[in-house]
Amino acid sequence: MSNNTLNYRNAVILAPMVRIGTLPMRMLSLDYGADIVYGEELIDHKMLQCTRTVNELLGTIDFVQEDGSVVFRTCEKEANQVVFQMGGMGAALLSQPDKVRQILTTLVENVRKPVTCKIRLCPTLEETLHFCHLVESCGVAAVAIHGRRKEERPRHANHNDIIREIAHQISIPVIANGGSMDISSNADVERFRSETGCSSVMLARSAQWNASIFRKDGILPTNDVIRAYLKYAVDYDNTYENSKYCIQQILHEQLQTSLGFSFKATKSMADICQLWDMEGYLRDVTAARKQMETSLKRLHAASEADDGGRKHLKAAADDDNDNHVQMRVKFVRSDFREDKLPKTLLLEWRRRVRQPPAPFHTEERPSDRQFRSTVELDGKKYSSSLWAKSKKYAEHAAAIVCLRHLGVLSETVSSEQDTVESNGCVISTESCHAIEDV
Ligand SMILES: Cc1cc2nc3c(=O)[nH]c(=O)nc-3n(C[C@H](O)[C@H](O)[C@H](O)COP(=O)(O)O)c2cc1C
Repeated sequence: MSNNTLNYRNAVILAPMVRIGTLPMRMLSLDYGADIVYGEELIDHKMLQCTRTVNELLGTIDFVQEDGSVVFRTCEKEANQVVFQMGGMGAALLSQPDKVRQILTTLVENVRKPVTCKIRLCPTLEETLHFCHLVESCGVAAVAIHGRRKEERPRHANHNDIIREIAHQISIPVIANGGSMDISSNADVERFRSETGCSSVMLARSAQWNASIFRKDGILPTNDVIRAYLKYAVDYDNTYENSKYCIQQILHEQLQTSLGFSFKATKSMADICQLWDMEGYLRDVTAARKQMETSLKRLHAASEADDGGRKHLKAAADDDNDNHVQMRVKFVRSDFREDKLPKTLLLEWRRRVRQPPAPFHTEERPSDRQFRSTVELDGKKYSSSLWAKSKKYAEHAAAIVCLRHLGVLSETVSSEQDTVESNGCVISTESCHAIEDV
């Protein structure tokens, strides 16, 4: 299932792969040029045991089991390109067409996102065609075909001719899959596309070994790919075990080299990062995350424990209009670091959620040449009810109101705001001190 904006024609796609298709690999593949990325296959009842959680620290949405393990982690950046795969283990469903019809029809009728289906070949072309017509009749948006039969192994030749015939005969997009053994360059991807007669192709192993296969400008050395992968693994706090597994696949031909042996001996993310000179990056991200965790805890504690205080803030807010949030806030310069001024924090936040800078409007009071600013964000206006001595100070005060409002109300805001908050709340400890009602 995926977002409505997904287009399954003319796409190069990261295939679903257990353990490989976690967030860092998906992000990396998108960076290199993949149009669509599938997550690893997950089983429906496992998802049903999960709680959807906004992870403010990482800027992600997590589906978390009772024991705290994250089953699926996603983020705003991949929202329009990620596909969530629910699996039925192996190719078992190929011989149960009635069940397939039931599952697909139920999904298509009840899910607002387009539903796609990935299959292997049936024993004969006719049976495969029959199956594909059934899938098509259920209203799915596309069918991905791995051109091997159930009993055929990955080293066996892929039946590109059968995929071609099916793509010719059915009208929904057919996504060709199974070509990795012959794919090690962008030209090979194009050849696979033309041999199968499909406008879209899906890559598993060739992307697992080197995700830069998605690059139009040529494949990158594995060490570059590993560094880029590690960056995402650190950014999204991917587990050491999963990161090690993925890097092991990238290294596969180099596992018997001295680098490979050192890699196998690693026991932590820090060990892995050290091998690729990324220990400084890991240290910086960990420190920033700790700082942010403290900030978030303060914000939450302030809003939970001091509910009275919050009421006071709300009352103090001259908020006669739902779309205009006002607080008695004064910008105190000495409370902020030079590189973490309120306007900068707000700008960084907007950047992280891929939104344009929020516009400020400033008025001047002629009687005493004092200033008051309003910042507009997502249809809401934020301003201080106090006048300031300069335009800049007035803008910082408005930015503080905005940050304060979003931060303090983080646990009660709508899901849309949750997403914004989850993706960019970088409020330093300093700014939290300073965001005070005066
Ligand atoms: C490590 C690994 C994990 C896989 N996990 C899944 C999966 O979760 N769901 C699925 O439909 N296929 C899975 N597959 C199969 C691939 O999606 C793909 O159909 C197969 O590898 C053939 O494509 P290729 O030649 O590009 O590798 C997996 C393959 C590999 C190598």
